[in-house]
Amino acid sequence: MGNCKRIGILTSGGDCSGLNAVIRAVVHCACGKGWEVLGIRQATLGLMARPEQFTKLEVDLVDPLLTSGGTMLGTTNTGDPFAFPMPDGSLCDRSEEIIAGYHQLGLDALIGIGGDGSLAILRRLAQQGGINLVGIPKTIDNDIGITEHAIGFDTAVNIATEALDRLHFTAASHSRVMILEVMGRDAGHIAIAAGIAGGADVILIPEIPYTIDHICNKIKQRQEQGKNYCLIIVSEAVRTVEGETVTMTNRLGQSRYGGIGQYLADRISECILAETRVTVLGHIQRGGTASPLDRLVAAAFGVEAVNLIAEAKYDYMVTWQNRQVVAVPIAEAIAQYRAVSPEDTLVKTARGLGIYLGD
Ligand SMILES: Nc1ncnc2c1ncn2[C@@H]1O[C@H](COP(=O)(O)OP(=O)(O)OP(=O)(O)O)[C@@H](O)[C@H]1O
Ligand SMILES: O=P(O)(O)OC[C@H]1O[C@](O)(CO)[C@@H](O)[C@@H]1O
Ligand SMILES: [Mg+2]
Repeated sequence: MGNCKRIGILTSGGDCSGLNAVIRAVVHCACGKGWEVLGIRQATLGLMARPEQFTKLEVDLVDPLLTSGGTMLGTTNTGDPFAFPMPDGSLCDRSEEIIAGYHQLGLDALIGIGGDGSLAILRRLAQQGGINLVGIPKTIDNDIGITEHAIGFDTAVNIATEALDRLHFTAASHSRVMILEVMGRDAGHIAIAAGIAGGADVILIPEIPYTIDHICNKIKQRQEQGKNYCLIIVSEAVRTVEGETVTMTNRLGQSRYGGIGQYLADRISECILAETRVTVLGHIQRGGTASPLDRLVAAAFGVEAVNLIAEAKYDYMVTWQNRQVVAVPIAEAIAQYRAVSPEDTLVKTARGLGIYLGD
């Protein structure tokens, strides 16, 4: 068609590795069609600001960013535009300002790169204000059910696996129980994937309950086999045995998961004579160069998103299914939350390997 000349692109939600690779792919493909690409700053905040905050993106500008971490456009995962926190403490619906920003920039379409939360917000804005939206999934949590790959997950798993590889040697040297706490919000995908790949002895995920006794039995079993150390990987949303989530709230009132690793260390030490140490991997999982797989998926998603706009196919998200990039309605995409299923191949794999994965 080629009648669409000016598109916007933004990144939203938590950052992750591979975002710049998607931006680069979009710019290459769109500029190849003779289109103009505006990079919107700080997710929807760039459209809310006056003047609107954006950068004109050219191939020469984005080319060097293929291997850089973060997002060159900035992002946010706070401040819902429909209940936006104002300086006086009130909440204000600022959706119309964002929609007006889109139209004032003369955009023909908007590519939103985000997780489930961002895509839900962007779709609501699009429906309300006539925004021609195309979505690209990214999230280290891998919780968007409809796609086999979301940008950022593979890199996060690589980093968590490398952390286990490194902990392995120091654990063995000191005869310690090493606990690695990883991210993932309410889904255990990072923990189970990295746990298997990195040879963990215990993998704890929020989807499967566990007992301290069974963890200690595993440690003892290893000791009886002459193995003086144990590697445990735990997902941040795992609950205490009493069923409580472990969270931390900062001075801005933001609550995040964190601390289950130390909780486990304390409980294990009460039951068994073993030295424990805790490593919280944190935002390292979201930083740095994207893995080749994440870059590959980023390239394929970026190109397909531009092609959808060329076909005027809006309100769709690109997904990876059965070795193909497939467009699905965004509404359908965000409706399918994916936690780790008890039937998951990786659950069976972990159990087959003798890893303690809960009960
Ligand atoms: N434009 C936005 N403004 C404010 N908050 C947003 C915006 N977009 C998303 N959020 C919030 O950010 C959070 C996460 O968004 P999303 O699910 O898209 O990202 P993610 O990759 O899963 O990473 P994370 O959850 O850490 O941000 C959600 O709580 C969502 O409501
Ligand atoms: O960057 P923040 O605001 O600390 O958010 C951390 C959360 O974001 C994620 O990294 C991605 O959704 C989660 O795994 C984690 O719980
Ligand atoms: Mg999310």
